[in-house]
Amino acid sequence: MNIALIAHDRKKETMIKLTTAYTFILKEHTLYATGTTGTKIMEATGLEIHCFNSGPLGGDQQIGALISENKIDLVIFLRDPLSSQPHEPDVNALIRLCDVYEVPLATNIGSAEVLIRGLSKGLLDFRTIQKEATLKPLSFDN
Ligand SMILES: O=C(CO)COP(=O)(O)O
Repeated sequence: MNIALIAHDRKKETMIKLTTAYTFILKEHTLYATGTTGTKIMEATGLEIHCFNSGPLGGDQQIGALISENKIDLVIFLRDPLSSQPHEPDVNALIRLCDVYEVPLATNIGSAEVLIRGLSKGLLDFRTIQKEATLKPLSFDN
């Protein structure tokens, strides 16, 4: 699975805790991240991560581009709900693309843990079926 990891500044410590606790699962997958988040996770866990630009410098859009190519299977985006971001439009665009392409998205530690545990149990394998369904043209018959 291809997994994108993103955390706003006040959520980076939470992301480090999450990825440290679940390194044993995440190491089996291909990881992508925005610049600062990815660098910090790599330093803390030793996980191999493909890092894009920092979020405010276009990193969210780079991950969004991968989503639009159906190349991302899961997004963990620990957002800071209490501060506004200078690149809020990019953040919203990324979240919107997850909905457009039916990509499982966790925006807080609670849902992130459920999804990561689901990964280890093969529960996200249904993505294959989902992708096929999404690719089917809409029917106007009914
Ligand atoms: O701002 C971000 C996501 O919107 C995260 O970017 P960094 O990982 O570069 O801090």
